[in-house]
Amino acid sequence: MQQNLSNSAKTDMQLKICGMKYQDNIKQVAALKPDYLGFIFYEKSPRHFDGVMPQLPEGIKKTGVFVNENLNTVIETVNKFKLQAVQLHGEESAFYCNMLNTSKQLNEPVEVIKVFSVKDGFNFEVLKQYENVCDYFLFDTKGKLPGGNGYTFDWSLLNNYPSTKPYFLSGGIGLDQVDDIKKFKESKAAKYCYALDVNSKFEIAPGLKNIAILKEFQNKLSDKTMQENYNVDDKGYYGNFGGAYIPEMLYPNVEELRQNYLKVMAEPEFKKEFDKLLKDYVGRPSPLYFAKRLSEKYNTKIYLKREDLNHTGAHKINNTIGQILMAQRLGKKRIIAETGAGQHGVATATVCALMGLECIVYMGEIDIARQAPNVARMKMLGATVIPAKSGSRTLKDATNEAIRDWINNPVDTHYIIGSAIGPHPYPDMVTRFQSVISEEIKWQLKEHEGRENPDYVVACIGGGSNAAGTYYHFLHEPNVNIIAVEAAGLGVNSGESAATSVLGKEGIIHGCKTLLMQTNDGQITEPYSISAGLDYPGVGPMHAHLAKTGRAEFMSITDDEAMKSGLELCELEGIIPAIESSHALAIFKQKQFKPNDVVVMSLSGRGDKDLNNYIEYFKI
Ligand SMILES: O=C(O)c1ccccc1NCC(=O)[C@H](O)[C@H](O)COP(=O)(O)O
Repeated sequence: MQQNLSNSAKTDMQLKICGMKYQDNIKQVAALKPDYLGFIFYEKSPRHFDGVMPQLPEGIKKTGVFVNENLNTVIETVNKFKLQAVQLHGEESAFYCNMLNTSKQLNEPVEVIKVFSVKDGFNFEVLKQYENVCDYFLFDTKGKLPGGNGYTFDWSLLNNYPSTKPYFLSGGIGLDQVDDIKKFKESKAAKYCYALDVNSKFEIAPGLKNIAILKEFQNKLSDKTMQENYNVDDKGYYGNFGGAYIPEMLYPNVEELRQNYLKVMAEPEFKKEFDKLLKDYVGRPSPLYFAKRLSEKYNTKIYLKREDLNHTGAHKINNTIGQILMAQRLGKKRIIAETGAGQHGVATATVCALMGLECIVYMGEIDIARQAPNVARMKMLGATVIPAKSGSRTLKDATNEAIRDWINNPVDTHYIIGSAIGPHPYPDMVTRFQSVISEEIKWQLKEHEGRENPDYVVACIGGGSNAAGTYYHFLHEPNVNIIAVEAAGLGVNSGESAATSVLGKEGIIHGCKTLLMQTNDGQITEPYSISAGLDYPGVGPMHAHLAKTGRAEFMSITDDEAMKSGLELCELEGIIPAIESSHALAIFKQKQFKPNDVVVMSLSGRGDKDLNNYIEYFKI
């Protein structure tokens, strides 16, 4: 069986255009750079291919479509046309697929795509025998003909898809389906959807494709259109914010990552490994818990997304699992990280231990003192913790030290940034790894409330990685209100605060343009918060954009308000939250919600690391 890299950067699902017949038309369609082009080797089809195969651009996989064909004929055809994939559209058995897969007569290995026709329902049991003998499944609509019928089936049936094998979605897909595809992409069913397969809906005549409509389809599905203006653009900007403001010496490292991250993330093997570790190692999905007593107190419906229950006690591990797999794919042997509260440092040390890689964590001296248990954890996990002794000796200074290290060790080192900050592609990469949070919220809320979208999503923001992951799948849902909760420290105007959206101006920090607390002559102002994880003078560029455009409502919570709300959660729900998360909880004292509002809040971390702070604060 084969392994695949995405050819198309235009959509996050691959595209197969099937039923090609005519030389010139094939060349025009190939110029659109789909990932697969399909040729029907079934004589009864009006799209039957019997012409001359033109030279195709690199990266497009020529796919032969067969219906109950003699195996030797299939192999001869593959060799003759140098096909890279075979799509079996009849009643071919698992034994047949295996024979093809393992055939010594093939000049080159081929991907095997086994098709299943779906009508009103589908018995997924049938897939089991094919699991190990083909590379992909393809779900098409059952019709009069073996394929190319032009009808869609009920895609929600795939919500019950029991496998992790990537599949092609097919049957009647055309321009009219773009909105449905966008909705589908947000659903549980889409998790293993690897590619879209299109055919008759783009035809002028059987086998002759309409280039203009295909182009329109590609454009409408492209990431940029899908994600309008709240996601990153090609150059790494969210509106005015983002980019990659880096010293020349860092350019090769950042560029290597930029060129590879989307490709690697689209690899089925990568997705599979990532999902497996999230499930078996991290313990995902994290529960979406209806907080009954808290809801009663504030007379609204409050759900807590329990990231605190992840292995290592916070959301940070979602990203470090993703980045360690990325580092491995890029051949890196040494890992560096910065940490504030210590959660990201622990999550990084954990995945380095898991993968047997060297780990160096930079941490501000002040944070080392206030987060002693996490420092001990990192050391037990085999990491070297290096104190950052400059500036305020907190997160920003630790980040400076880590960047310095990376400049000095460009070849073998990967820098795992723990928040949605840094030069492009970090904010986007971290956000994508953390987006598992909102992906799960969608289907979990559907189970609880019968709808995928809450009225509000709420998260605390330092750099903003738990927030970015919590918002991601709701950014373009106009009915979902987004609330971002910042640390006001001793009060927004006290001079001891980290409320960046109020106090920040456009500036550059750690490689990106964002909202930044700074003096009039551009010197970074020292932030302050009782919570080490929110004690950062900037905010991720996505959040700066959400603040500037008004898409998110920013609220500021003081130390005192946060601490009291943290204690309240202990008393009402038996959950000790991290002080970071306590900031988000405190909004219920400031903002009135309606009784029927569904408010989903990210409980980003557990409070064990903060016990001493709670003890001292409340003299427990
Ligand atoms: O297209 C055909 O004529 C055909 C005939 C026999 C077997 C398969 C065939 N097409 C296979 C495909 O890959 C189609 O893209 C798939 O069935 C979806 O077609 P459509 O419903 O027209 O989008």
